[in-house]
Amino acid sequence: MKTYRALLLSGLVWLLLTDLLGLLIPWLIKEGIDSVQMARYGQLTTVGGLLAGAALVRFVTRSWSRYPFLHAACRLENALRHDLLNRLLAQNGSFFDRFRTGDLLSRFTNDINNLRTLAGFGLMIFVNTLAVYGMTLVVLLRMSAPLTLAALLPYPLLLLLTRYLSTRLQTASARVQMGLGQVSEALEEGISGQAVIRSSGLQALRADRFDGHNNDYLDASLSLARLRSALGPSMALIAPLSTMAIFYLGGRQVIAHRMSLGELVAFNAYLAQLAMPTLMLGWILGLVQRGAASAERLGEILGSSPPSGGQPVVAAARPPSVSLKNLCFGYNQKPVLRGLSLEVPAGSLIGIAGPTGCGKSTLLHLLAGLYPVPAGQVLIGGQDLAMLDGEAHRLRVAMVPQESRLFSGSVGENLLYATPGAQASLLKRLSRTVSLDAEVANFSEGFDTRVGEGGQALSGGQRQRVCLGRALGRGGGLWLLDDPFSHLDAATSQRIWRRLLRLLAGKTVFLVSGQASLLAAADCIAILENGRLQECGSHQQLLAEGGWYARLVEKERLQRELEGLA
Ligand SMILES: Nc1ncnc2c1ncn2[C@@H]1O[C@H](COP(=O)(O)OP(=O)(O)OP(=O)(O)O)[C@@H](O)[C@H]1O
Repeated sequence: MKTYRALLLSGLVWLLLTDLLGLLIPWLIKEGIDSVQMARYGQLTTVGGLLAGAALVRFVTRSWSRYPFLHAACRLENALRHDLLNRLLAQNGSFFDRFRTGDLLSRFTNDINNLRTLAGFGLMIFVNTLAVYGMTLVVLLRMSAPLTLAALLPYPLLLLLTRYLSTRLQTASARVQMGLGQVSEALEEGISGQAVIRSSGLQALRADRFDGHNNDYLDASLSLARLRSALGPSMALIAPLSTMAIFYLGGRQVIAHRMSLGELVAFNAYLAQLAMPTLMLGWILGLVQRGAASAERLGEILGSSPPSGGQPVVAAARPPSVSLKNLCFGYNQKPVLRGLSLEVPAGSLIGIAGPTGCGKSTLLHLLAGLYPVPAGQVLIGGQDLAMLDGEAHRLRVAMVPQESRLFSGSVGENLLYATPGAQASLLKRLSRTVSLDAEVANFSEGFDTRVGEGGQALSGGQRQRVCLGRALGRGGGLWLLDDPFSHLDAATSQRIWRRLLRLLAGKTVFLVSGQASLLAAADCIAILENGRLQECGSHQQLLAEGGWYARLVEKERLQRELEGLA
């Protein structure tokens, strides 16, 4: 908030002016009543005019005092979102393994919202309360110290009551937030998984589960509503105690002519000005607690040190060599790669295969710098990956992940996602390379066809080829292809792979695939099993060894023969 101090200062000036004008109004009421009692018609008109003028000016200054506070809070919210996203994107994979997506999203919405309310409305009300209390108390004490003390006696009670209610309000609203989170999560899962739910006849089960969350949310909302309903009337319960004291003590003074009737009414009006800020103070205390909890949750992300810095990448433009030295890695203490050693010369093509779950994707994720690697176990271009500047390293990596993730937008936008503003000729070239041109020509809006949420308007194979094209558009010296043809038929895979081989000649390429016909082109094929290197060699060498790879080749041959017979 320090960044916005000039803005806040201007808000403070207008706020103080508003509060000063607020002091004028009860005094004008007193003058009005005194004029009535003394039958001074002229003065009555002046007082009426002044009251109207003060109310008008106060309306203007009040609006001007609010905007700077709310403006600063909106800017804070905007800056927090920006910082939060940047910090998130700089994190490595283990960070994302720790947090659920729903939890991260709620930090972007609820927690930032809480901080914005505290920093904007909360700060304004807090400053206003201090100012109103300070100014009004001075006036009240000057009018009559004993009457002030008597009238203020119930106020600590009001503060305690609102404080008590707002603590319970806070717990209740946390329950509501949690309930809302569960309802949203169930809803999101129900909508995105609707095809699975309907095709498996799980509607009734899902509806039951949803009703459970929905009813919990209703319970939480009702208890919050009950508390909110009690907060306002608690004011009505205590305020009359003050009025009673004023009428009893002040009334006697008026009867004894030690105070005018106008002064008594003005006194009451000044006191009434304290009621709202007192009520708000209890609310602010709750807001501060909620804001502090949110700040802590945001701090977990903003304060977590992203893996930045490190040594600069040497000769980033050149395809690097890759050297794995007894690489060991696991998730949550569960080992996946167990002492993997491999030498991949710069500019060579290495095929990776092996049974499911043996650690192929994990290896590519490590090479892409998505997870921190142990020092000295992965050398890229002769440099220790653990010591490298992660951002600079990722710039030379072109990765096609196993899961084809598209972003909202058109086919063309997705193909050029990494190269915005590129020429239309690049778009055509990319789509031709990944054999997407004929299908795009058949789309009603060509490259402008929307891909839908996550790319659901495209087939699995089309999504995969858009991802491949996206990586090609971006380029890089180190290529990490994680089963990029798994949704394509053998002939299409071969056609695209042959084109890619020409384009990627001289680059360092890792290809994970379960198709021996694609792996055969590799300079070296590594077969992993249970996180260890089981076989390693060229196509011919591994065939001669008669191991896992040879069986894969044989299986494919038989499959082709059967297809031929069919
Ligand atoms: N983020 C993660 N958190 C915890 N465990 C994980 C995570 N990612 C992968 N694993 C586990 O690590 C092991 C290796 O997974 P990986 O995805 O690397 O295998 P893979 O060889 O690529 O498998 P597939 O051929 O089925 O794609 C598996 O047992 C998997 O359950």
